[in-house]
Amino acid sequence: MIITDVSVKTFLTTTRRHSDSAGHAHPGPAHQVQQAMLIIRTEDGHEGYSFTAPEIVRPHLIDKFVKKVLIGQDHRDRERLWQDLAHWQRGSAAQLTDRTLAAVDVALWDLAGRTLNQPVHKLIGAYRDKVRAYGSVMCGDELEGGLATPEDYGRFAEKLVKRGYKGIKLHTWMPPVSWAPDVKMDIKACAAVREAVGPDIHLMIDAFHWYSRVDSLELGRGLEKLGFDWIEESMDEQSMSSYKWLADNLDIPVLGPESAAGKHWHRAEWITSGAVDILRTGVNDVGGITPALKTMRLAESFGMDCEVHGNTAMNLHVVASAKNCRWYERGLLHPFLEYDDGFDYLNSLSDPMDEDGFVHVPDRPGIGEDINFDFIDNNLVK
Ligand SMILES: O=C(O)[C@H](O)[C@@H](O)[C@@H](O)C(=O)NO
Ligand SMILES: [Mg+2]
Repeated sequence: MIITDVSVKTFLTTTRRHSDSAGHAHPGPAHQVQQAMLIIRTEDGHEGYSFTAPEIVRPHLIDKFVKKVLIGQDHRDRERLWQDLAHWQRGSAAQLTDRTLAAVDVALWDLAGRTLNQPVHKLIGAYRDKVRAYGSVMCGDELEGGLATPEDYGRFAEKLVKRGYKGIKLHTWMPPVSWAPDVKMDIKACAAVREAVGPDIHLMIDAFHWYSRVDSLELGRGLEKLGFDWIEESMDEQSMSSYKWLADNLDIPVLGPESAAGKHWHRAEWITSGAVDILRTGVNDVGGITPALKTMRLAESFGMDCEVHGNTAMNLHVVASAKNCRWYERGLLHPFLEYDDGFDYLNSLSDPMDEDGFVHVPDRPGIGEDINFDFIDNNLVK
């Protein structure tokens, strides 16, 4: 049970996803990028794994913080190990981020599951083994036949409904798109999608993250006429009072925070301040499965749903072990990309979706990523 080693394998993987200057993903030509696999090993040879960007588990962080907290410790003591690592953040000169805590915590949950031959949601205490997915669409673009017009969004939404999705979330146009942001265009895209899919498909928006209060109000009021389920991250989440103002002035539920720092502690403040109607968490956003579960239970105590940000199995296990969550966010999707093609370093999808729009939690031990270890070893970055 004692952790004896923490290591990282950095490898090359091929993707058609490209980040724009604001960090949003868009389709493009296939290119190679570096990915990292964190490995936590115990004295009896068991290993747990997680995947993240190489800089999140760079040697400085592994040597100065992660190894100091983990080596020699019982891997089952996830709560104490998470608390110890979180306490190192304050003195880390902002180098030890929630993303690194998440990578470590996910690998520890994977290690526990692999050791006990159980999937993580069963270790946590599962609520379900499958959950409805909403298709989370990429931000708009200026690609011919991509997501360049409201009609493009409408056509893509029709395809997603045919694939089985019963919910669709639009990320609308944002800079560096030349004319974005534009509330009226956002509403036109949402109206085109509602027209295309009819009244029974659940729709949500994740808008330009820096609209003003007045722009957000105009957008929210437009969505109320279209029967949307929620409005998400339409303003800078550093201004909690702006969300309180928006939630007070809108009928459509306000969901968040996604990107605000502060883990479950800060999300408690968002609830008690009345800034949101639906809470949000995410394994990478709050520092792991351990704090994401705390956020789910926090929301439940206030009679709230808590929707989980992001795809892959680590988030799926959080969704599967809570009643107060309606969706799994499957994406990001685009007409030019085939999401079901998965990743070259995984043998199969971690979030397979059936034709009724249900994603089934992997019943493989641990997090359940179907890792192609040979691919990783054959594509190591020297
Ligand atoms: O802001 C982004 O990069 C994307 O919107 C991404 O975080 C997306 O996954 C999201 O916000 N989902 O809710
Ligand atoms: Mg979002």
